Amino acid sequence: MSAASSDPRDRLIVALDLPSVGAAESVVARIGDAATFYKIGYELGFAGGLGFARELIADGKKVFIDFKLHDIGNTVARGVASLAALGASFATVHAYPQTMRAAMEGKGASPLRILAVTVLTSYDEADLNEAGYAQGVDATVAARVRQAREIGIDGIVCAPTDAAAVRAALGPKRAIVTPGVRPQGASAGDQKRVATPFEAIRSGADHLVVGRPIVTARDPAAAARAVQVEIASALAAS
Ligand SMILES: O=c1ccn([C@@H]2O[C@H](COP(=O)(O)O)[C@@H](O)[C@H]2O)c(=O)[nH]1
Repeated sequence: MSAASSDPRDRLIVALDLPSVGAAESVVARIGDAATFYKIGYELGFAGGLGFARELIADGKKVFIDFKLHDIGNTVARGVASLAALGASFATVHAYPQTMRAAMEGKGASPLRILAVTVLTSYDEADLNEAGYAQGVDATVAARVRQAREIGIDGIVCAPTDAAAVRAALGPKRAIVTPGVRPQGASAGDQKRVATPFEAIRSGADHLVVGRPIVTARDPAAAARAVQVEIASALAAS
């Protein structure tokens, strides 16, 4: 396990996949103190979400910018430098060696941590084959983690079902962040490689990303707390 906080609230990252800053402000207000860490992706990011990220950071929250960058090295490095200046805690790139190197260069001495996305949690073997990758999910994840580690990446994004193998390959210090997390009984939606919060933490994940099960819940604060209860019991069992 990396040096992640033992406070279950810091282990949960709520994905603000919402259409407007107003909608995000409302969900964050309803969650209140039940979350400390938020993720902003395409939907909110392209609807004014980077300004909202600044507000969250000014309010003492941590922010993960999940744009999964993949471009020529110069563009990635400069984009990452802007995210570092924003004050983001985490940012994602796809786990291609040139892209990962550029991102690590772009963040400079800032505390921004670069996470490499291995194989998306909405992909199974058939999806990977359709995209032209002959080797399966496990082999692709393993190859990308090996390269990410050699490059010195700060952390990995992977499915919770991959977390144990990734932890073994990555070592104890670097972060593992898992989306595709579903409390018992929650709809998987388009996610294909999923596990519960308890299973994800027990498998070696440091941070869990949970979106729809929290932001669409009737009581988002209660949904966030329920995930944290599972995180706490998994940490206690570790
Ligand atoms: O492999 C990946 C990488 C990123 N994500 C992101 O996480 C959240 C998950 O949201 P849910 O509503 O809990 O499914 C979403 O923002 C994705 O863009 C991922 O799911 N898988």
